[in-house]
Amino acid sequence: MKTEDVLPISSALALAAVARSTLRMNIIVTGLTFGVVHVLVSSIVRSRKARSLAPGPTLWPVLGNVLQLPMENPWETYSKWADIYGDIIHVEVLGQPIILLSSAEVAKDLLDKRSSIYSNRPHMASYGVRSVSIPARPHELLIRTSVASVGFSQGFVLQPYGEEWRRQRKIANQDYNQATVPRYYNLQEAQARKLVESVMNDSSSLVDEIKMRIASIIIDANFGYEVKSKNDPFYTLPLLAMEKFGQASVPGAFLVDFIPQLRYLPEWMPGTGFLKTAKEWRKIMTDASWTPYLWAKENVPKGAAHTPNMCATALSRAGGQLSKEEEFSLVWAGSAMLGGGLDTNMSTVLSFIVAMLRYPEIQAKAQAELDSVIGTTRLPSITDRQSLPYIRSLITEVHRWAPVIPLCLPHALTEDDVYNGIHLPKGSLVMPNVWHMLHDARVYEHPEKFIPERYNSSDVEMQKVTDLVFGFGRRACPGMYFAQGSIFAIVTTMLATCEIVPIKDSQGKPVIPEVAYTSGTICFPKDVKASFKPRSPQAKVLLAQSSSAH
Ligand code: HEM
Repeated sequence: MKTEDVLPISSALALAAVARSTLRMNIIVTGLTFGVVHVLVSSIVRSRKARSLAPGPTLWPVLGNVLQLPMENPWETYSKWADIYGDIIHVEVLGQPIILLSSAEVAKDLLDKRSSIYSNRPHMASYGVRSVSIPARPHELLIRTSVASVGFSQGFVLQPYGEEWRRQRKIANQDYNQATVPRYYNLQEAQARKLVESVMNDSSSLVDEIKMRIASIIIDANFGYEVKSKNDPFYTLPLLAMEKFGQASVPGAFLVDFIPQLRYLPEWMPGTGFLKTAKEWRKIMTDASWTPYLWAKENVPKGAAHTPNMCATALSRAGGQLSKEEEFSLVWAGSAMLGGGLDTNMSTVLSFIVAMLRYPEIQAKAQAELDSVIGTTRLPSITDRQSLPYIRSLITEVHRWAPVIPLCLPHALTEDDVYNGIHLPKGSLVMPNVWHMLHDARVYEHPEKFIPERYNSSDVEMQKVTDLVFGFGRRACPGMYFAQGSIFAIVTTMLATCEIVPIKDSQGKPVIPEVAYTSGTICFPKDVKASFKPRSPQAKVLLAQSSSAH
């Protein structure tokens, strides 16, 4: 050992002393940190307990749970939280309480049975059209200032629980309730057949074609107007409005979402381009909503519109003359029904196609039922529903397997409430985790598998699924019965006339889509491509005959 390698004893002692004191310091600092954290956490836990709030992940001062909330597929994280904290979870974002509900029983107890206080939508202040940005989940759930300023929140989907919501909802209910929807069966069947005929000829148009046919059904039922083509402005304008809605909803798209006061700046000021954009988009939204109504107003009395339709019903109930307020409600009810019905139906039909590609044996079983009940000399009709239990189970399983709105739409609580000793604060956002309820292995064995047989053809069992996927209480989907008709018509027409098979890649291998979904409020299966082979020459003839008849 060289001498320079040996520390002088004094240095060694000094170092040891430094090390000891550093260690002591570390122990003290660590101890203090632990102490502070312990005090903080226990005060938070005490405050959660003292306030009788539901359990949940640690609530940090000011921030609440902002850093714990997931950005992607939040329902999956919330589902894991349900295993830890139970059926009711309380989280907060910058002081805004959010209640996550994870069991069907609790969701029904609160949102259905106490719907008089659980039927609001989140909103905080007035901005011309009532709603502005709220710090809920820091992404899609926000009703943002930009969204409000463009006028997107006038339809009753986003309206607060109040008079305007009630008026619009009543208008929609008059035409879309269980008893009235059968009058749209012909329309739904005709569009379903056109859709299938088209994708049989050109499967690359699948997504566009589904979108157009579903929109055409709703536009016709709303206004009696038949969409002529994919370039028809009665179709393109609402799509453009929805696209702008999507852009306005992107967090951070507009600085005004974070600093609402910016909206008071004069338009001539540099940096206020968003005011001009908002104005332009507002015009698109207004035109998209008013143009079809004005057409109906002129053409219903002339007998030039298809009847029945929602506008015709409202006009005739008012003796042909609507007040300005009534017109406003009718126009925005129509806009909400189109906005509410388009993506939801589209996503469901696309998920059905994914399921058929992944489970060809189930497709064959459904076709066998159709062949034996309907035969091959006619096309299925929506009125055949009662005689097709396997098809009903299959559609139910699509809803369960891939719920279109996994976290429902947020409800807001208008009064303080207490449930099983848990305090639910007034103003809370209430989000039922429908995805968890439908993927809970204790309720649905192998929830990730597509198994229509799990319902044993029991309508009671199927109803348990539809009761959840279409929402709750007074806010439950007003288009449910109508949606069921469109989906049934498309599913049965496709199965009766086509083999739904995978496309082939460049090496000739079949491309089976993954079960992969976008992560928005409404989820879409990604990259759905399929080929639609006619099951028989007769099937093609039946579709062609139906097309030429309409
Ligand atoms: C598969 C199809 C559909 C599904 C799964 C679905 C699901 C839902 C859900 C979960 C809600 C929120 C309910 C709540 O807040 O508790 C909702 C609301 C709504 N849906 Fe649907 N929907 C579908 C089709 C339709 C159709 C076809 C229309 C119109 C023709 C429509 C119009 C609406 C409207 C206007 C609302 C807002 C209701 C309100 O806030 O009062 N939906 N839907």
